[in-house]
Amino acid sequence: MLESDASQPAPKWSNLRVLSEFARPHLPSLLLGLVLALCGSAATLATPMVTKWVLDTLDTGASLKGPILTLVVLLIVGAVLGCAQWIVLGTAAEKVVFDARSSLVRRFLAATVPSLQSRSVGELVTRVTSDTLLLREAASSAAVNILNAAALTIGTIVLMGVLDLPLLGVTMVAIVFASILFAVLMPRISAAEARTQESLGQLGGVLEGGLRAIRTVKVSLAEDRVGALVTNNASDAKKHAITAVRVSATAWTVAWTAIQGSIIAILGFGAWRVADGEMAVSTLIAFLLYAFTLMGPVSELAQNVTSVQSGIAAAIRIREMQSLPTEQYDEVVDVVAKTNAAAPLIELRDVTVSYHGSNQPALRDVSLVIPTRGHMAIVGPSGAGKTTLLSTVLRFVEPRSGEVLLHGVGYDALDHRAVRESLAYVEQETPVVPGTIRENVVFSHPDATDEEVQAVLRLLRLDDAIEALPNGLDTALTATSLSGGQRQRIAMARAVLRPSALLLLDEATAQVDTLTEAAIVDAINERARTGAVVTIAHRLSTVRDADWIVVMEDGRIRNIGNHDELMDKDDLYRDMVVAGRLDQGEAMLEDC
Ligand SMILES: Nc1ncnc2c1ncn2[C@@H]1O[C@H](COP(=O)(O)OP(=O)(O)OP(=O)(O)O)[C@@H](O)[C@H]1O
Repeated sequence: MLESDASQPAPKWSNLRVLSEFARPHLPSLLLGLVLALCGSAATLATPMVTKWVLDTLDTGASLKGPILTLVVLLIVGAVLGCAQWIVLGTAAEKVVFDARSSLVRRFLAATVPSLQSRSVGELVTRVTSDTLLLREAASSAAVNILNAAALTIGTIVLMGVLDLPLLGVTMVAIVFASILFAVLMPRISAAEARTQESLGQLGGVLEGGLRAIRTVKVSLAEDRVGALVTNNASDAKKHAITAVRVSATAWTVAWTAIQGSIIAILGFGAWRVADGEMAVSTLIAFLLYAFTLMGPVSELAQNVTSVQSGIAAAIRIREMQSLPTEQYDEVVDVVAKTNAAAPLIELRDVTVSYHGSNQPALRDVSLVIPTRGHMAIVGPSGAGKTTLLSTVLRFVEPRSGEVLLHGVGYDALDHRAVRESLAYVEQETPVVPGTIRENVVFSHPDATDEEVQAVLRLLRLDDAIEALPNGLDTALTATSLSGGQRQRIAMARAVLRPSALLLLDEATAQVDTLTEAAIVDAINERARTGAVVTIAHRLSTVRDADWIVVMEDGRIRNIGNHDELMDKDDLYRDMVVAGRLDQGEAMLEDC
């Protein structure tokens, strides 16, 4: 990774278009900011001329009231315009960041599951929190500042020329020198900053993974190794940031010294011309004021060019995320109107599924009917395609060929939400969402009544344990405050509470406490009486009473039948049961 980072080129100016797309919605504010900035610059440009007017008035002995008053007006106007510009552009900058963040979050939540799973969560988070910050100035005030600084530089040079051409010649030497220096060094600075940002993204990914698996990390005595991986990225970020600091420090020091040197040269050469009577003192003073003024726009140009270059790199990374493929949410589909009541709940017809980058299909020509009522258990060795089958029904993955139908309507004719309206799902990891126990349980059905919640908690035998908590259902729930079994039962309660035609359950493991096992079996049986339940089963207790057991192997369905039928006719099933792969209890084997 280090090597690829090191070879990463500086962001290309041709990608400015990507950055400008973030600025486009805020064009009116940016134009207002530009007008305010240009008016402020006009006030700045007028000030040395008015100062010369004050000095010339001193020579003539006329009243100083007019020029002094003009200076004060210029000061106030300049301050008001500067403040207004700051507010207008600052507001636009924050809006750019907000727009980018909210569009990224929307995109992530709408993206397909495989496209998200192919990236680390930490990297995705870094894009939202950190990269968007780099857009702040780059996609808002930078363009205005560059235009304004260019106008101020040109205006200052013109007025310097009006005052004294030979002195302008001396100044131009310093300006050209500083410009060449920045043109050479700026791309190196922004390339280093882009690499810093890349390393931060990688750091986020590694740190997130390490913290997520903190128990495994500790038990594996891997704190130092994980720490080293994270700090390698941090050190990489530091290395690139230090390069940026060193190059910046050198560029600025040399440029400032050149400009200061030119001021000394202007002073010396100007004083000589004043002594020769070729120039008035007031002209020299006005010229010097312009020379000092020039420092502002020159440094502004350099700073904003750097910020635009970092912004381009961030904009490209953000655009890449914004082009993640999304699920289909746009069509409003009336499933009921399309439904064929006689059709099965779900039907797979010759479905083949392949994962990106894998040449072996995970499902091969699978045909299966899931009726509207009853319990279907799916069993098979690891890698047989059980999870892929569930993912296909849930529409997390799309078949390469074949068709999936809901009540006789092809998935292609339905949007993803319309499909999932009919489904409830308990995933293997049984995740806890942020919030209280109540929020976790009603997550899949926010309109559930208290009675419904209590009933489902009783069914999953969670009622007593939750009642014993100080705040009952309103106790904040964190992953660590729950036992594994309770977590599984909460996830099950969440799915059972949701009114759905089909409950899909990916059983975590065969190892679960007896209370959880009994509660889950009861919940499955209860639901199977009125609706459809499909489980990926690892426990004989789940499988044995299923109405249909689907035996999968190598992406195909080998056999379908009940427990007794399969014990008779399917070697693989019998082997799985006899070898205890569907359970650990010897007692269970003897039972069957
Ligand atoms: N995201 C993925 N990318 C590439 N290949 C995958 C992906 N997920 C699964 N596979 C492959 O697809 C095949 C079927 O995997 P699947 O997870 O569906 O099997 P499974 O029967 O659920 O296995 P297990 O019981 O171990 O969970 C396997 O060969 C697996 O390596």
